[in-house]
Amino acid sequence: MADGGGEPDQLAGERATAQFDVDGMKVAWAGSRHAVEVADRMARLVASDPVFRKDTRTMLSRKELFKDTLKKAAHAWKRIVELRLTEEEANLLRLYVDQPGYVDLHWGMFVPAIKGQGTEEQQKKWLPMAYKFQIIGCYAQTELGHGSNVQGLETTATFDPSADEFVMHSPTLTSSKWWPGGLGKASTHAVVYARLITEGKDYGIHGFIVQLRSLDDHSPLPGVTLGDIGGKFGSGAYNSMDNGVLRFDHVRIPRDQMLMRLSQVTREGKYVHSDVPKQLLYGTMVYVRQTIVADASKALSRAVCIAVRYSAIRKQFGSQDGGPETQVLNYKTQQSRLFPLLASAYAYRFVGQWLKWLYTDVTQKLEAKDYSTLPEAHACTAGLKSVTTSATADAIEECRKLCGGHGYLNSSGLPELFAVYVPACTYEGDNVVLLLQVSVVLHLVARFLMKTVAQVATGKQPVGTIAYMGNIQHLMQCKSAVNTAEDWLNPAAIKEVFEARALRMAVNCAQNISKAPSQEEGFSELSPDLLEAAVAHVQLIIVTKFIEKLQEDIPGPGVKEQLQKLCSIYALHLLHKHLGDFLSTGCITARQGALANELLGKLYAQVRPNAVALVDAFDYTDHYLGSVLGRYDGDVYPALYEEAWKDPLNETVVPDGYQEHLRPLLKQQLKLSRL
Ligand SMILES: CCCCCCCCCCCCCCCCCCCCCCC/C=C/C(=O)SCCNC(=O)CCNC(=O)[C@H](O)C(C)(C)COP(=O)(O)OP(=O)(O)OC[C@H]1O[C@@H](n2cnc3c(N)ncnc32)[C@H](O)[C@@H]1OP(=O)(O)O
Ligand SMILES: Cc1cc2nc3c(=O)[nH]c(=O)nc-3n(C[C@H](O)[C@H](O)[C@H](O)COP(=O)(O)OP(=O)(O)OC[C@H]3O[C@@H](n4cnc5c(N)ncnc54)[C@H](O)[C@@H]3O)c2cc1C
Repeated sequence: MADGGGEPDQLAGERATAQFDVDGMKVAWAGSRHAVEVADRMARLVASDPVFRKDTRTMLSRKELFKDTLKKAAHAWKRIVELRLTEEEANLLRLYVDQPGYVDLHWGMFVPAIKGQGTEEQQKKWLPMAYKFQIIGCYAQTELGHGSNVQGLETTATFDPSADEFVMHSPTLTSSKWWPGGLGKASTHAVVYARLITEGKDYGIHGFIVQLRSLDDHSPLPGVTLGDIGGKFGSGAYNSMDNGVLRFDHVRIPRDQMLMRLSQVTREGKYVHSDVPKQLLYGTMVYVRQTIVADASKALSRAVCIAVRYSAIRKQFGSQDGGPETQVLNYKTQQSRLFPLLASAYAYRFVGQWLKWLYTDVTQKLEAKDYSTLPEAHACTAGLKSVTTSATADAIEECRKLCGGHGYLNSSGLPELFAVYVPACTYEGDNVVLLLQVSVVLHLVARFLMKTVAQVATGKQPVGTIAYMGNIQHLMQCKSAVNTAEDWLNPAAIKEVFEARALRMAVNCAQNISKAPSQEEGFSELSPDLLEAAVAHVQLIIVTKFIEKLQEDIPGPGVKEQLQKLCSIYALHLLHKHLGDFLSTGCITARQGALANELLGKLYAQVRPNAVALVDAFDYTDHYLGSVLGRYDGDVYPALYEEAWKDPLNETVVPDGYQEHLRPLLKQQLKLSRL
């Protein structure tokens, strides 16, 4: 029992009210019983190892933090080798270590870039070294002057046939590579994206493997300038990563270090393009965007877990005759802010699992030289990355507010989680730039469908996640049949209005663009509307994938029922939030919107007794959560109190600086008061 009103048993009481099997929900969340077991084992392995402690991380200086990251990475690798961990286990171990570091770019981008863009021969040469960490690689694409606009990169790779070499050069300040993680201090090699110039002609952006540092003493090679780009947002957080700057002064590399799967330069300097689509140059980004969607549910579920548990512990107001105050989780406002985020965590989890499947499917097709699904993979990864990361960043901040003042303390874990997460809205493609990519696809399909609407039944039908657009005749005119609040529980009713809203918004944009003097001008003028149409389309994908998940066999008493409620909450809170879209496109009436809101209130009340168990199903250790507010035992107040004393400021009772700055001030005031 905690002092002063903290009630750890409160969470036990909350767990007792759950109306479903938590173990079954853990399986639904993780994907399989095996996945629960492996995740649990890796989480405990990390939590029990003192090297992986992170409780003082936000108090470390940048240099200490970076060294701590190097130590953790080396130790993690040692454990992976000693224990002969599988790839699945190693990935989970990395997740639970929970510290961004150069290894992410090495495994997450350098290796995939070589796999995706290197020839078999190149893969045979470079991958074994990378797999054993004999070399450390990063992904050097972004420059000081250009990030989003990849075609605008300035670094040059000029072929010199006399030496059979490329000359890598940074011709301007703005061509300095700027941002690549792991580049600043750790990497020995990089996949560098540069303009290929041969026989006096610029062939655009291509990838090159470039050694940057000596493998003997780690010093930069001649002609290579390297450094870290400086401290970043927040304490701890992404400062563990050495995002770097790189400049080349006529650095020579052998011709065979150009990644040559997509195109080649011959010994004589001839440029040859293979039959592989040039967009595969962007393949590594597609791969990482897909992992970022899966990561959104991890970050969001952590924040929600902290906020739900703490809201069950925290009490304010409502005391009758000296009795206990009300748990803040019982306030309807708290529920209406928190439960949609809980539902979103589950929604992103399932759409992330689906996207992983889609990516694997596309990769298999690419290997068989079937490139037909590449545009779908690009649009889905870009759109889902954008929508899930933006919503997650906002949600983490909302969870901080939901935890009141204590949420602002580093010991709540939320400030660092926000700071480490928020760049996901920018890296791997700025979220607006990525949504514009989705809107191009939607616009083209909508335009095509408008033209061919008469013969749509016989014409070429859209497939994949835009298949619904083929149902244009129905979706442009349908009216929702919802008549009672409970009618909104029907997934078909939800799907119909989400499809109609997305299609009508895309068609409205296409119609308005067609009125502009040119398509380009129209596209530019209407880009804010196009973004909203893209968001509507992506939200439809998430809702649809959640509904499809519920059609699967989901074992465990009460598990499916809880997920059905969460699915309804996810969809209906979006409907409520974007009511303007649904009303202005005529998909629903104001009354139907009010009914949706009425049902939401009822669903929140039904989720309330299950809330703590629903976050327990994420199966996070206290180590991974890293939050005194989100502790499993709910013993929040003693932990908060204890944590405060660990702050370096409390190392002395009288602070450093007292003699120089406080004492003279206080003495001076004393003199003044005596006057
Ligand atoms: C301490 C730790 C201890 C632990 C130790 C443990 C040990 C090891 C254990 C294992 C660990 C594993 C860890 C793995 C972790 C992985 C996670 C990775 C972490 C991620 C960190 C992120 C870091 C960030 C990296 C970056 O940011 S990299 C840079 C990203 N940059 C961008 O995204 C740029 C965005 N811009 C663009 O993509 C393009 O410029 C554009 C798409 C906007 C425009 O393209 P373009 O100029 O070419 O023009 P178009 O619009 O006309 O496009 C032309 C056509 O191409 C199509 N297209 C465009 N893009 C794609 C694509 N990607 N795929 C397919 N097709 C594409 C367009 O649609 C056009 O087509 P059309 O011609 O038919 O219309
Ligand atoms: C933490 C972190 C890690 C990173 N790691 C790496 C890495 O490992 N390797 C690497 O190569 N890069 C890395 N990056 C760089 C990252 O990929 C780029 O910052 C990102 O792609 C955005 O590009 P930008 O910085 O040029 O933004 P800009 O494009 O300059 O964006 C600025 C603003 O302009 C808007 N904008 C831009 N273009 C358009 C348009 N066409 N229409 C409308 N609005 C537009 C954007 O929405 C944004 O609001 C990292 C970045 C961060 C923050």
